[in-house]
Amino acid sequence: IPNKLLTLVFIHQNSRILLGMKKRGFGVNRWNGFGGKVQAGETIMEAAKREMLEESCLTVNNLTEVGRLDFEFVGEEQIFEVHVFKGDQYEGEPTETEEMRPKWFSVDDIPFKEMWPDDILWFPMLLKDAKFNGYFKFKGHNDILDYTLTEISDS
Ligand SMILES: CN1CCN(c2cc(NC3CC3)nc(N)n2)CC1
Repeated sequence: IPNKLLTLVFIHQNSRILLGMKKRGFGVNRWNGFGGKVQAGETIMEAAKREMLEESCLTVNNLTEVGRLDFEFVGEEQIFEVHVFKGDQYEGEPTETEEMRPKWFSVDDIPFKEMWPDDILWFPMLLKDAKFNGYFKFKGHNDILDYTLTEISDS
């Protein structure tokens, strides 16, 4: 069966990164980037920009894809295929929505204890502009049974 296509968007400006506290649904009560599902008829990039606007009221201009993370959940057939994007130019003001409460964090003080457990593993690659591919096998929402994570250097 086809992978579930999802997006994850971060705004990273010098030493600060914008995260959102998820207020409902999948990943509730965890800080994360912004994102959601890819709808029929839209590209993954279009979906990333749409979700960013819906969840934070920001229009991000210069998103680039920096990574792809695949997640398997023990006992579930469908793989989550998460496309990770980063940008540093936006229009609007970060605004709380029904989905997310936005907040700027210092890159030296990321709240990993309140994030998905995989994040601490790939965040260093996200922050240093490396491209990365990862695969994580989860048992429930808190335990990583095994994973692979590869940094891709263009050169
Ligand atoms: C729409 N979203 C956006 C991001 N997302 C995830 C997942 C994730 N780990 C997976 C075990 C769940 N880790 C981060 N940081 N984000 C899933 C769905």
